[in-house]
Amino acid sequence: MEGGDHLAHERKKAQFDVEAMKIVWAGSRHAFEVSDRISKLVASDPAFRKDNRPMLSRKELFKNTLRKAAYAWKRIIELRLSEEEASKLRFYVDEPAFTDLHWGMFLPAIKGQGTEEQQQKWLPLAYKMQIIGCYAQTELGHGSNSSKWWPGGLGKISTHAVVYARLITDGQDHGVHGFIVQLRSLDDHSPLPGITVGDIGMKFGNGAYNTMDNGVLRFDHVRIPRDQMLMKVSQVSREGKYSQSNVPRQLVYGTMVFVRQTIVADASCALSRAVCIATRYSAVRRQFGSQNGGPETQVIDYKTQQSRLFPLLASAYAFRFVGEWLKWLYTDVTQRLQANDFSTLPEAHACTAGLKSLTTAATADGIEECRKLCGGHGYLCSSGLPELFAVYVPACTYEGDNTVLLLQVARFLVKTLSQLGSGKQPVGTTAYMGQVEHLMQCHCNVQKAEDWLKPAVILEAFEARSARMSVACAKNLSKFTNPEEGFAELSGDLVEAAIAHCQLIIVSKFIEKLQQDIPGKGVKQQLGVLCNIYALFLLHKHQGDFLSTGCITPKQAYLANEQLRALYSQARPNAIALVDAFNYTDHYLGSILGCYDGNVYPKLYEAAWKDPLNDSVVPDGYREYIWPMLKQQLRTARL
Ligand SMILES: CC/C=C\C/C=C\C/C=C\C/C=C\C/C=C\C/C=C\CC/C=C/C(=O)SCCNC(=O)CCNC(=O)[C@H](O)C(C)(C)COP(=O)(O)OP(=O)(O)OC[C@H]1O[C@@H](n2cnc3c(N)ncnc32)[C@H](O)[C@@H]1OP(=O)(O)O
Ligand SMILES: Cc1cc2nc3c(=O)[nH]c(=O)nc-3n(C[C@H](O)[C@H](O)[C@H](O)COP(=O)(O)OP(=O)(O)OC[C@H]3O[C@@H](n4cnc5c(N)ncnc54)[C@H](O)[C@@H]3O)c2cc1C
Repeated sequence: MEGGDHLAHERKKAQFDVEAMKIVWAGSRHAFEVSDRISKLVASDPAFRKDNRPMLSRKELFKNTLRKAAYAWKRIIELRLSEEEASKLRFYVDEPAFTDLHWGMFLPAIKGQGTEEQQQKWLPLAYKMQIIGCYAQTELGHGSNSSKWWPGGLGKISTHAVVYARLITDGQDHGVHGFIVQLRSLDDHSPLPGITVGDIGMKFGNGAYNTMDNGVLRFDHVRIPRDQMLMKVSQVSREGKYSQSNVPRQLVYGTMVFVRQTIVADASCALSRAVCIATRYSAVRRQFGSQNGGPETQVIDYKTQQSRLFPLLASAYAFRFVGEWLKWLYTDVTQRLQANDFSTLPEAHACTAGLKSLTTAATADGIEECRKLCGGHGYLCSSGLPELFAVYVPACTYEGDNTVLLLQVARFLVKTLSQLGSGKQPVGTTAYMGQVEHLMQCHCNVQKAEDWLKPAVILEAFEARSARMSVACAKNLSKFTNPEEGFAELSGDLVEAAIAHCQLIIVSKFIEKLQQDIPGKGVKQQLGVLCNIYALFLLHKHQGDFLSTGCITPKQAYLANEQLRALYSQARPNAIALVDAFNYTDHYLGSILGCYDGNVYPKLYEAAWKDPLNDSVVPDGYREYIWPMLKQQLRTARL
């Protein structure tokens, strides 16, 4: 079959209104319209071509990124795009660049930690891109006194940085503070006196994150003007006197709360992209299972394929909704901070840290699983999956190593439990800890497989598991005379308790989403199926936790798995429509296996001939190396 829509028969199977689901995925009709318009704008502009990335040398790749960034900025100005539209445009250009750090961290750091006066001075310059900034926190070695190492945009492009460094006045160390530092001349881009700066070198994968100039930075007697210390949280007077505003010191780390929240939203984009590719290809690919000479089985019909693919599809939706909620939480905490209410900052920190950890780990693993789900072709760069994996996998490390972040969550949980004794009622995502007595002894009320479809049953099982794991950690910790020693010794268990808590958050936010009014034929039902797949898949995967804490019985674990299989069958006819609802253009997907029309094989065949290696029939190097070898063997054979 040539041309046409090879997936049309699959699209006809859908039992819900795909257009309505697109709105749910986007978050609102307005968000959908912006995203749809901008994605098409980028896809239709040859200047944003990206299929040649894996073939380019680092220098060519980097120059190409600079060209695209400058062209994108020109289009943003010409088309008078709003901030929302401009950020969508950068998203659909789909190439990590110094602009990510400028808009994503440099500007937010000044907004969050600069005084009104500092904001008035620096933000207009940054908004007009008259200065370009990065975020320099991480060090090559340990402590805030060696060389900065890793900051994106630092290596070759940034003119300024927000640098985190120790503040010492009158011989007293006041800890880490943020400073705006000019790095390069605005005339000829050379480093200013005392500053050594450069790129840290090639990173994992061809193309991929190598479009970014992650950098190294050293200072030698560099003077930072006093008014370039970000002074919302603490100040130094002209006389060198240090003082602190009436706000928590933790606000110095506020930019991380913001960025981790965006990383959760991004996880759903990266995972849904991989899942879209793997789902479409699984419907196109036929392998074995032919009966009476009929067509072979579509691999998507194998239960094993479904049990690997559909939980990832469900996870993409789950991460989308928890990301939406996290954005709300961040907005809420920001408004409270402006009114001097700091009470929800620890929860916002724990939620963003924990969910960043969970969603990036699952997404990185999920992309790799999608590659395997596509068989051999998944390993080709033209599948889009190798580059997506290489770009995505550092998300498990940047903005805080995932294990380090889970330990932050664990500290928060232990603290929450310890405060129960003093009568402090937990709120928000830890409110369930208020029912800890009930959760420690409740029994799961599942007698038949369908009982697992009740949201209250699922929630109670997840709450009980999380509460019991945290309480067990707290009890074990209390046996240590030195709490820090105990925390270090039990850190493995603490990480598992933190994971259980964060999984509960994701499941509960999906269930809450379903309690809203969701228009569109069959849309809510499909989301219900996905929500149950997500929850029961987690329960099946972590059944050791649920069983060992006595939250469920072996029989109930068996019933959960039985229900999960039934849910896969319900999702099957809707699979293609559920990934169509992401509304990704073929340009954004960047994958032959995932193309909308499913016409995979002719495109793969054509693409192979475009590889530079096929420019000539006899490759470069043949005459030099292979021909003499063949001749030699011929001579030996004749002897
Ligand atoms: C084919 C595809 C092609 C293209 C694809 C295109 C796009 C790519 C696709 C997807 C990309 C995805 C997302 C992109 C979005 C953005 C990312 C872009 C680039 C990455 C940029 C990366 C930047 C960085 O990494 S910046 C460096 C970040 N560093 C860290 O996070 C370090 C981790 N460590 C910590 O967080 C530590 O806590 C600390 C901040 C260093 C402090 O440590 P310290 O030991 O001093 O203190 P404690 O940890 O004990 O904490 C003390 C106290 O403070 C509370 N606390 C800690 N942190 C916070 C906080 N952030 N907010 C509030 N409170 C905080 C802590 O709980 C303690 O409280 P208590 O005293 O009450 O216990
Ligand atoms: C692509 C990329 C982009 C980046 N961009 C930026 C940027 O723009 N700006 C910036 O400032 N930084 C940036 N970073 C740096 C990033 O934030 C750090 O790499 C990250 O915070 C992890 O710190 P680390 O590298 O020091 O790892 P380490 O802390 O050395 O971690 C090494 C190992 O030790 C473990 N470990 C560490 N501490 C503990 C602990 N307390 N308990 C138990 N285990 C522990 C970790 O789990 C990990 O397995 C970037 C990194 C990457 C990869």
